[in-house]
Amino acid sequence: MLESVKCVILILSGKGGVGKSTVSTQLALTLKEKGFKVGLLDVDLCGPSVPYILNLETENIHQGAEGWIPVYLDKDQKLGVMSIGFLLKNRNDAVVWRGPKKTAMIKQFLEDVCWQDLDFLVIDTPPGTSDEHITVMENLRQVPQCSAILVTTPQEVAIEDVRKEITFCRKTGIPILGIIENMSGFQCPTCNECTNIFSSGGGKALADVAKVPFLGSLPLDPRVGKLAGQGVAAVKELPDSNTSKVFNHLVTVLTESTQNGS
Ligand SMILES: Nc1ncnc2c1ncn2[C@@H]1O[C@H](COP(=O)(O)OP(=O)(O)OP(=O)(O)O)[C@@H](O)[C@H]1O
Ligand code: SF4
Repeated sequence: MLESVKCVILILSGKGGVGKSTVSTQLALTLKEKGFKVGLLDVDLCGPSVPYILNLETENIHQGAEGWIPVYLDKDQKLGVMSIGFLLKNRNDAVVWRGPKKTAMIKQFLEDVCWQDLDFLVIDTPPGTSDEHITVMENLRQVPQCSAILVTTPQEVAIEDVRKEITFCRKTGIPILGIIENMSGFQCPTCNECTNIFSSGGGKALADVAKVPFLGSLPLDPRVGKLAGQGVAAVKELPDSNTSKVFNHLVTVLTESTQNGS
């Protein structure tokens, strides 16, 4: 039930595998760490990876009197998670549905989950712009605030795809909070040194051209995925990492934008 949600953040990417689910889960964990009440909704029906990233694969969702009860990461129920992955018996069970069935499932996800007064609902979407995205957008009208974060990698092809996402957001009227460049270099777990293996700076260049804010560069950092599997935010355990700097900045931007009502 979206009436009880103050702000929705859509995580979008033009291409698969650029780290959308990693950003979604890390953002949800960071917001929880900062004291907010958070929901994480995975509407990537064909590749739901949130339960896997958060090590919740054996969990089940339950039908309560008022709708589906999300899986809570913590006993204080500060972070609730909902994903089609909880409904599949096996992670490799592909969901091969036609448009109308997908649309119905997403509508149900948006309307029938008991979120209970959330400060933020982070929605991990499938790559590209599909029926799923349109359904999500159509159902967000009742939410007071909504914005999108675009995830890309430094490579040119991924950036080209993000342009399409920018057009989609502008056509549907959803404010773009900014662009995150993921897999931008490698942060060594031993010495914390960050090395640019490939090119970098493409996300910033695109943000400048498209006139949207650049939110930062996330390096490849194997420690971050491991911590997420334990339900721990990078900002808590790795405060000096580049990942933490980006997510701290992101939370500042988000809180400012919600205070300004934009
Ligand atoms: N910054 C990072 N540091 C280390 N590993 C990362 C990082 N970002 C992503 N990965 C890894 O890359 C893989 C793809 O990431 P992720 O699942 O988040 O991408 P996605 O865009 O959501 O993919 P899909 O389109 O399949 O849903 C995962 O194995 C993830 O652990
Ligand atoms: S960055 Fe430094 S500590 Fe890390 S692998 Fe390279 S040399 Fe070793």
